[in-house]
Amino acid sequence: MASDLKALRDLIVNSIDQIIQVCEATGKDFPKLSEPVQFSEFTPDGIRNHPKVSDNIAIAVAAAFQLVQTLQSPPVTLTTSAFRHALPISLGIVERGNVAEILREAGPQGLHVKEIAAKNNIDPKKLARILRFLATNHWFTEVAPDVFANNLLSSLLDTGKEITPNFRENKHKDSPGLAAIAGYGADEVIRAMVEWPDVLFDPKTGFSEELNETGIQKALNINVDQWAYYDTPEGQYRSHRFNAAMSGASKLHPPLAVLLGFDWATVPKNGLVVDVGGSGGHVSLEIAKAFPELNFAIEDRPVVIESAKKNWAEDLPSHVEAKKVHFIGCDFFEPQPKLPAVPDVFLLRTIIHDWSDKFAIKILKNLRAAAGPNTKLLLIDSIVNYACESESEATILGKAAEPKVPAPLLPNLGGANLLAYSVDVVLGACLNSGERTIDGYKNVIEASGWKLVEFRKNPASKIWWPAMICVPA
Ligand SMILES: C[S@@+](CC[C@H](N)C(=O)[O-])C[C@H]1O[C@@H](n2cnc3c(N)ncnc32)[C@H](O)[C@@H]1O
Repeated sequence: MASDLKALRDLIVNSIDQIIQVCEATGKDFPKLSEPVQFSEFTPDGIRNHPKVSDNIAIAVAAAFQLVQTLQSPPVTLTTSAFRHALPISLGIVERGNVAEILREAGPQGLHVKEIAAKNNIDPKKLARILRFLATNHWFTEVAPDVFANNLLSSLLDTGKEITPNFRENKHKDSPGLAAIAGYGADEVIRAMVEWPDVLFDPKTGFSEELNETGIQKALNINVDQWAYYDTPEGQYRSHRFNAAMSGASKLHPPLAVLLGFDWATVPKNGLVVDVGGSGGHVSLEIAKAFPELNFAIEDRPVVIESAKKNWAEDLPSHVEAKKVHFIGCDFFEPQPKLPAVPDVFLLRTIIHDWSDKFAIKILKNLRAAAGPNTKLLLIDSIVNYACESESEATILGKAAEPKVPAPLLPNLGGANLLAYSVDVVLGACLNSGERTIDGYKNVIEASGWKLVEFRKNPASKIWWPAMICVPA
């Protein structure tokens, strides 16, 4: 009787007990939902980055999510799911209304909604409803009727900046990038998602792999693809916000992941790492700080590469002055530009998932043509696991040698792993691309003249951004 309920309950109890044991053994408290975030949480010392804690979080969250789906009345789940868009839209409204910044000074006693609304010109009655809906989802706390304070989650929306008259234009520049993710999700992403069903059911576009036949064209009334749109004067605000969101995305996975995803110490002294589609150069910056003897080339679209120059000049001027970093505006659909040396590593973090197979293969073939016999290709991207057992995951991803995900959880950890699957669908709507299964990755890697030789799991995460190491085939 009720065996699934008992199993889910036991998984939750056991994993929470293990997390508490680590807290006790390390003397670290677990962050409270009621208190604003401490950014030290995103360092290797953050309690969630302890490997045992991270593993048990995955089990507890997967079990808790499955428990909700099991226990709650199915029509209630259906209707709540059908209206789920209320969440990103509400987050977008409070992000645009700078509510987290407004609440920063107020601290735990919070501010009455009328005082918040006086600062952002939103109807206080409507704002109260939005904030109450968010507080019910554990974003913000309603500390007294109509009085709201920041909590752990809402504090992520605080850029930490003062609200100035032209705040909106500059809000996301040099920010932690998390408010930018909320703004991006509530704007071009959700607009494209809304249009996607029409694009999918239209026989002219439903099977397209092209970037200019997606939901985003209909949503923003543009003919060009998302990247070209970001380069236009109208696209500037969204472009800056997107770039900030990309650096914010680094906080989604444990720190040092890029350092642990590859043996950087094996790259010869003064070797060259080419960060393809490196955006603001934030990923290579992390590597350069840990391995200062390496040289870097950061490649991106010419408009974007300017932000990388600025970031490096501020963050690691010694490398810039020593000419150990090169900033190259280019198009990765063209042959590789002249590089200072034969690359030791081509690094592509969250690039291949932006492109459907035909484009991904073109990018990787261009890199293959510029590779030397010892060049490594390092792909860092989510791998979406099948929601069932799979032979290729058992062998290529080494799952056969690992402890099995306990029943009755899904083998892909279900609710604990929704982020990768959500990004997959978003990419479909915006770019006609998506995350891949390991079989999907193997296909594009092999079709472009590379060979997958090592798959490396993120040591502090069962689920997020593994590394695929490839060599010339
Ligand atoms: C999802 S972002 C990834 C950024 C970075 N690698 C990271 O992990 O944060 C994709 C990057 O690809 C760049 N990109 C898109 N099309 C490109 C092209 N044709 N040539 C070069 N870079 C391009 C974008 O400007 C953007 O910076």
